Amino acid sequence: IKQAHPTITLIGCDIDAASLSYAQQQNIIDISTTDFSTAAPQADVIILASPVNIIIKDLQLLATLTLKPHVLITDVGSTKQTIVKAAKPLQQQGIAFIGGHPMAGSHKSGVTAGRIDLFENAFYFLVPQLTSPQIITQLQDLLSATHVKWLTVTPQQHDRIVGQLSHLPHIVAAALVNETQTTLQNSPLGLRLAAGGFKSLTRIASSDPTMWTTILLENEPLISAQLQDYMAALSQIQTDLKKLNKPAIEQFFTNAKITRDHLGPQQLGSLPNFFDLFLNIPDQVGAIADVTQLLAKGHINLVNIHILEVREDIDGVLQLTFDNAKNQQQAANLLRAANYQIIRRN
Ligand SMILES: NC(=O)C1=CN([C@@H]2O[C@H](COP(=O)(O)OP(=O)(O)OC[C@H]3O[C@@H](n4cnc5c(N)ncnc54)[C@H](O)[C@@H]3O)[C@@H](O)[C@H]2O)C=CC1
Ligand SMILES: O=C(O)C(=O)Cc1ccc(O)cc1
Repeated sequence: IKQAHPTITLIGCDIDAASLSYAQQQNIIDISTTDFSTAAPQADVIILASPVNIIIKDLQLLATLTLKPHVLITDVGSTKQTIVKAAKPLQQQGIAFIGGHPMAGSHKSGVTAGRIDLFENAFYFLVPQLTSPQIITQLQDLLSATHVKWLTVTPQQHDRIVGQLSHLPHIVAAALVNETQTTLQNSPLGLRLAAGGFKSLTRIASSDPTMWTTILLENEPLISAQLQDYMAALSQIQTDLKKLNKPAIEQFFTNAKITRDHLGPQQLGSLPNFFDLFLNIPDQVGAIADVTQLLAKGHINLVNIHILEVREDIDGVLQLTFDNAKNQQQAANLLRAANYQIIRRN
C-alpha cells in the first residue's frame, strides 16, 4: 500500500505488542494500537487480516460502532461464506464491504513472514456481494502494488474451490506427517530420513495450527464432503493394490501425471516465496562461520540458517534461506566457487 500510495497513513492494530513494534520499526505502519474500537472509527479503509474467527467477531463489533460513512471494509480471510454473512448487518447500514482472499503466503506466519513481493502474480479472490463497481476499483487501486490477478467469485464458489485446493491439502499434509510419525516412531532415524517427495508434500504441515483449526471450522460442510471424496479415492487405490490390479494402479498414476504436468508455473499462481539452498558442510570447527562470512563479504542477505544434520565424522547439511531468487543464485555461485557442494535448491 505504501509503495503505491506513500501519503496514506496506516494504523496497525493487533493484540500482539511485539508484532506492532516490528511493523512500526520496519515502516510498514505509521501508528500502532491494540484498541480496535478506537482505531476503526478513524479509518477510511479497514482491512481485517486476523484469524477467520476473529474477522467474524470484528465484523460484528464494527456493526456496533459509528464509522466514517464512506468507509470501505475488506478482509483477507481464507474462508468466505461465514465472513460475508457476518458482514450483512454492516451492509444493511449502507457500509461497503468486499470479501477478499489473496491466494498467496506460506506455511510461515507472523508479521516477520511478510514480504513486499509476497502477492506477486498470485490470484486474489474478491467476493463483492452488493458492492458498486467504483468501490471494487477503489480497493484494487489501493492494492495495485501487490500485482495480483483479480478474480471475482461468489462466497460458495470460493469456499468450494479453496476447500479443495488449500484446506483439504492442509489436512492431507498434517495427516501424513502424524501417521508417519506414529508408524516410524521406533525406527532409529524415523522422519529424518524423509526424501524430497515427503518434504515437498508436507511443507504446509508446518502452518499455524490455530489458524488452520479456525479455517476448518468455518468451512466445515464443504471440507467434510471433500474429505469424504478424498478418502474414497484412497480406498479405491487400496482396493486396486490389494487385488494387484496393475492396469488400474498405472492408470491412477498416469491420470495424476497428465493433470500435474499440464500445470506449468503460469498456471500455478504465485511465485515461490522461499528460496533455499542446501549444502554439505564438513564436520569441522568454524565451517558454518566460514559460510556466513562468505555471504556477508558478498553482501548477500541471509534470512535464515538451519543446521539439518551434523553427525560425527561425516558431512552435515546446512539449509540457507534467502528472500529472493537473485540472492539465492549469487550465494550458490559464491559457495560453489569456494568448493561447497550444493545438494539441493528449493
Ligand atoms: N498464511 C497465509 O498464507 C494466508 C492467510 N490468509 C488469512 O489471513 C489471515 C491472517 O493470516 P496470517 O497473516 O497468516 O496470520 P498471522 O498469524 O501472520 O497474522 C495474524 C495476526 O492477527 C493477530 N491477532 C490474532 N488475534 C487477534 C485479535 N483478537 N485481535 C487483533 N489481532 C489479532 C495476531 O497477533 C497476528 O499478528 C487469516 O484469516 C488467514 O486465514 C489468507 C491468505 C494466505
Ligand atoms: O503455503 C502454502 O502453500 C499455502 O497454501 C499458503 C496459503 C495459506 C492460506 C491461504 O488461505 C492461502 C494460501
